Amino acid sequence: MNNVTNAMRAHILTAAVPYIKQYTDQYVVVKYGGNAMTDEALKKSVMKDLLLLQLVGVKVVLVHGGGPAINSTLDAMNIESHFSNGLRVTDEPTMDVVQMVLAGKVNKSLVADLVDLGGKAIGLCGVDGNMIQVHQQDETLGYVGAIDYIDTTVIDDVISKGYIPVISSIGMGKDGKTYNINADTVAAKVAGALKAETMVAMTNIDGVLRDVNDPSSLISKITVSEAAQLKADGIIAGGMIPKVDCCLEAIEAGAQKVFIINGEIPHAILIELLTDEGLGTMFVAG
Ligand SMILES: Nc1ncnc2c1ncn2[C@@H]1O[C@H](COP(=O)(O)OP(=O)(O)O)[C@@H](O)[C@H]1O
Ligand SMILES: CC(=O)N[C@@H](CCC(=O)OP(=O)(O)O)C(=O)O
Repeated sequence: MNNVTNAMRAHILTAAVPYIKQYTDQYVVVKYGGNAMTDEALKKSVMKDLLLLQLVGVKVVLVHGGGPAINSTLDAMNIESHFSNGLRVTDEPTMDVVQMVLAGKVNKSLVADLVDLGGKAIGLCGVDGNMIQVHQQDETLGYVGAIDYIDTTVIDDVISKGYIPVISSIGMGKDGKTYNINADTVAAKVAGALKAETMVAMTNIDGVLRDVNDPSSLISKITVSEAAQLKADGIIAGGMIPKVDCCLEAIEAGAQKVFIINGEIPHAILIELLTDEGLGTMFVAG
């Protein structure tokens, strides 16, 4: 960056103004998790980007996962991990670990990064303020919650006081128990409930690829009906299926734009939102 002059810096800032105007006072829900969250330096860089978005007036809502961190803690405690269709089979001891890792370790480390960078952030999970209300999804999955309702009151309260809400994917059951929820699902439901301008799902691949082994085959824009066809053709497969489903759900629930981007690319979110360069896959209605 040494050869960037001050005039160039000023030009870069002013070039972002039309994009900033588009997002000012709008909700942008960011899902961060999976393997894109395991690199500490990258995590700090992503938090810095979110802080910048907040400073230019975006109502940033961070929803996080932490599947890899849960897996390693379960391993260390000699508790086996089991998944069914991408969802963690969550018995009582596993739920204790999920809550400890997501609402404790991961949530607080994201909040600490934001605070350390000079930002204001508050860590929450769906239990706080009865924000994410769930019922048991399926008996065979144990404590996995299906979302009935998102109460956005706490999110708005926190934002109105100048904080970024940092939300972990744990829900509250009517039975007084807490439940584990896939973090992509939470992000989509939160984006829908807020009628967010944008949801950004950060993962460790560039977006939806026509050929998963060919990074140059990125599909930059997908409508809801095209996504259904790509799934039927088997092009969208594996872990990408639930992710795309969540993106479509967010669109159908009222989010204007939804992106899957590669969180491993430095400043991916700023490039996607504040420049004319589209990095990942954008989902639109239609
Ligand atoms: N068409 C596709 N385009 C991109 N990724 C795909 C596609 N089909 C399957 N995948 C797989 O989906 C994975 C992303 O899902 P996942 O690993 O569950 O993400 P995360 O850990 O971020 O939640 C990719 O790493 C890739 O292996
Ligand atoms: C029910 C269910 O599977 N919950 C997830 C919650 C965390 C998550 O979704 O984390 P990533 O976004 O990092 O994958 C789990 O236990 O792994």
